[in-house]
Amino acid sequence: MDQKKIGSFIAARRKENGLTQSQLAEKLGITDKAISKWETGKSMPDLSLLCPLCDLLQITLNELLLGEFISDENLKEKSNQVLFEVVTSWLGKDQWKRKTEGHIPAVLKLRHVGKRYENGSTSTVAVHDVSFDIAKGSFVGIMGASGSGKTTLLNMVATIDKATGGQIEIDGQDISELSENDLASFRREHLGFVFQEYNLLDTLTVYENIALALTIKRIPKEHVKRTITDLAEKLNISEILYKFPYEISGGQRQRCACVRAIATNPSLILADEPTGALDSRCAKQLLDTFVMLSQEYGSTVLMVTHDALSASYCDKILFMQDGEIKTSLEREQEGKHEFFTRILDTMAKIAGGVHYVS
Ligand SMILES: Nc1ncnc2c1ncn2[C@@H]1O[C@H](COP(=O)(O)OP(=O)(O)OP(=O)(O)O)[C@@H](O)[C@H]1O
Repeated sequence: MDQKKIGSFIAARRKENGLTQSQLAEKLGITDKAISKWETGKSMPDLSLLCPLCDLLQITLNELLLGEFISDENLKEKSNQVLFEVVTSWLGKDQWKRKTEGHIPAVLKLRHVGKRYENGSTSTVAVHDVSFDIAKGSFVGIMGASGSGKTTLLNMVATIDKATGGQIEIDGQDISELSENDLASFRREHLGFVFQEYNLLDTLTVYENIALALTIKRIPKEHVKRTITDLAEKLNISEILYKFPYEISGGQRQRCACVRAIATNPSLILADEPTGALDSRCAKQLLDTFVMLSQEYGSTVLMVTHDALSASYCDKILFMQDGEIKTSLEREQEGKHEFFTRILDTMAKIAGGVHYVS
């Protein structure tokens, strides 16, 4: 990305739209100095400002990042080039470290798992003959078009829904053998949930919400405080621990829910479209958190996502189609952007040459 070229393009488009630096700054709610820095190529607009800036300058995001207009005949080639560069810079430093140690035990084992819904005379096979293992410390994504069975599969692993065939083992326990009562405590002991609805209790502060999860597990008070302080610092929510959920942003709530999910040190963290409600900066923070948790804490994360960019943070992706695992991709010793490209290619192949979007 050529920052100087982008800067000159911003300046030219601003003038063509009859705006002074101050007027543009005011519309974006930032300082004149920031605009001046962009236009001289000294800095780039924050991600959250890119779209409003494009609206004001009447250009597309691709044109902004390329620093020039894109003609119709160049649209495909140039758009891909821009996308690649943006994704590379957006993803930042590659944090992935290949796990080379010997045998890593499986936290989750699925064997020939199936789910059939019966509604009167209609019968739907949502999941069919799915088998895989997930090793401790991995971050695995499940992708697939709408209706391919991702949520059904995740809900069965989450013990929210029951499989109609096959076997699911978490931490060596076959979950079909557990009674309803046992399931509730099994969930508390072994699983952490990061779903789009944050489920934080509004009458408790963030600290109390997290502490509650630990208290239910009868963890000593001194340990509760240390755990929360430590994790809050790692997930950048120390400043808001004593606020109520309605006083903080969606991204902060999501990170609080994440701390709550992991504070109990679950064997398996289950995430269903966790970045769906987040802006790109918060989404990146949450995904970086999952990477850190799996690499530094040995947490195991299973995440359903539609989004190839989110998936590029994972170690492995399982692609579902019509209730089955169609194929899988493992991350090699490669950067996120290369993995991202391979994910896009696989998605396109599965969709018969057409990329599906969320
Ligand atoms: N409770 C239910 N009763 C009957 N059919 C269901 C039920 N839940 C899901 N299905 C069907 O099972 C199939 C898989 O649905 P599922 O929600 O798991 O897909 P998905 O990949 O998560 O989709 P999306 O990405 O849109 O959330 C679909 O055909 C869906 O209509």
